[in-house]
Amino acid sequence: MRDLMPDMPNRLEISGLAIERKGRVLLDVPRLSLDGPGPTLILGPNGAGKSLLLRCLHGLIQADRGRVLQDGLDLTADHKARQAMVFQQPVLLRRSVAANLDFVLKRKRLGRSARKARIADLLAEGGLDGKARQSARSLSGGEAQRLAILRALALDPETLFLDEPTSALDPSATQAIEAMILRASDRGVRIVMVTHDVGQARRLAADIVMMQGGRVVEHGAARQVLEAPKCQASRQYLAGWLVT
Ligand SMILES: Nc1ncnc2c1ncn2[C@@H]1O[C@H](COP(=O)(O)OP(=O)(O)OP(=O)(O)O)[C@@H](O)[C@H]1O
Repeated sequence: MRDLMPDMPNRLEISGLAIERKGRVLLDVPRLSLDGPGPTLILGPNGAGKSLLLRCLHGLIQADRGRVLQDGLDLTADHKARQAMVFQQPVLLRRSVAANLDFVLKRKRLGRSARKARIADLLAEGGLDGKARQSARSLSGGEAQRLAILRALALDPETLFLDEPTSALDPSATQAIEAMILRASDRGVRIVMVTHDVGQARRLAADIVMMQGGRVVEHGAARQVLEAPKCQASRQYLAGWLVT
């Protein structure tokens, strides 16, 4: 569990958010405020609505009702440009590792030498030094996910959303990615991350959002949710029951 740091700006809020399909409630979140320091981990069983919530927060999907606010304002294109997202399956271009990073940096209108320096820094940050010229498609799963995170970080996001970024990775690859996430968090990037892994939540989270059946059943400081969960669904999930 992460110690709490002083409050940081960049407050994400949800108000009255709802998504329904064919009469079934997929997401129903009356209120949620992510404003504390340190990573927020979203936990819950399959189909709980974790990815939908993440996509709504990033403005990738529009809910049927409700609002997503950043610092009190409805999410704008400008806000979204200061966010980045990493998916379970890394999305990479059929180019070299360096070219994948360069592609993003060109969007930031950096000159050639500034881009080169930034690419070197990013490769060092992700432990991919020496792989600059290698085809991104030939990377291992862990390396590919590290590159996907570096591409997201190259955008200098204020908020980084991660949807189960380590679920297909072994413990050592997971450890490398968790270290990158914690370093980004320590630099002030707001981290909002979906996971199934209670151990990962224990290692990373400052606060935990527990979801079930499209609803947030509990949100609180990681220590409180993990050690003294208030609701039965959280208790069962954290105890390893097969919650559906
Ligand atoms: N576009 C859609 N149309 C209809 N149903 C959808 C759509 N997107 C998601 N759902 C449904 O909404 C529910 C929540 O999906 P979501 O992907 O958010 O769950 P999750 O908690 O991320 O699950 P998992 O851990 O399996 O990834 C699921 O039952 C899913 O089938």
